[in-house]
Amino acid sequence: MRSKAKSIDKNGNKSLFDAKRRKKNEDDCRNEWQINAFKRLFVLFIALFIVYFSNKYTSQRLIVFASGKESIRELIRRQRVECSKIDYDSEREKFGDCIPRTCARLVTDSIVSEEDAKHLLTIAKKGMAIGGSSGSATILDLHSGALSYEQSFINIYKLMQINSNYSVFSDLDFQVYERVKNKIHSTIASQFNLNPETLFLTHPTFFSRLTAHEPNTVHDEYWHLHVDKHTYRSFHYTSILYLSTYNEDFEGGRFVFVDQNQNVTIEPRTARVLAFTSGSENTHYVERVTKGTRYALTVSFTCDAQQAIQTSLFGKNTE
Ligand SMILES: O=C(O)CCC(=O)C(=O)O
Ligand SMILES: [Fe+2]
Repeated sequence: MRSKAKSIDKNGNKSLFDAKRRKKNEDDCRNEWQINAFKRLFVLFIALFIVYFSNKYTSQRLIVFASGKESIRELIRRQRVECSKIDYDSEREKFGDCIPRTCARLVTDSIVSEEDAKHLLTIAKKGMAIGGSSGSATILDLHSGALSYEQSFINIYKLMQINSNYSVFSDLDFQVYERVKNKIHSTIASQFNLNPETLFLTHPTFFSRLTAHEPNTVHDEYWHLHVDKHTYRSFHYTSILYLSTYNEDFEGGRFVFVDQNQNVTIEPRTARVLAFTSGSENTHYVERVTKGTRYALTVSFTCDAQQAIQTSLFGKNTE
């Protein structure tokens, strides 16, 4: 009887010991699981923190300065920017008050009529029908007559001289260009407080046709970030007249000013004029077109009389 009680006691002690050990194991497991869950949560939190702040500080804020859907009601929408410190200084002595002191971007839907813009589009189309790039960008320079042709350029005015079948431009075509150019010229002169007589049309002045095709040459790569004053040495004031509309005629292809903390986009719209001072305060690029065809006309101005071009010579330059 006594030995039986002893054995029960012994077994009872053993099972108590097992139960304690099991409980301790369970507690250890639970603790380990909690620690692991906490570690995972911590890592996830750090990852989210990094993603949030890197987005906040590295990605540019995007401001739509002029949407393609709206017709701008005010005569001119204007954004002032601080002029580049280095781009203009050496020129002030030479060209005086024509060199910008206040720099800005202007957008207007009111100075060029839709009718004139549509007429200019027909000029671009019939000129480009004579040639055209095999890649993503075709240009037709109204001053020099240069026209993209497959992977290089031809002179459309030379062709016109040789063969009258190529004489596709009428006097009216050049008159419409002249009228539109004069309107942009006087708008830029008054907006930047310039004596209009010190501001001249300069080269190149060209139609562009941009598509989603793959590029074949560097001339096709229209989407690079650039400063017009560095690309086209004579430019002081750039203007672009749009001949087609974003999200109607094409997708992608917005004009983007890249500022320190933000990008400012202009969505093209038929008859919309974008004008800006050509220095590095207005560094920009054009987004790649992803669908459709985008047409525009670049009309730019210089303070340098030696870089002036005469519209009366358009159609005659056969060099
Ligand atoms: O077509 C545009 O919107 C701008 C083109 C441009 O930046 C350029 O030709 O320098
Ligand atoms: Fe440009």
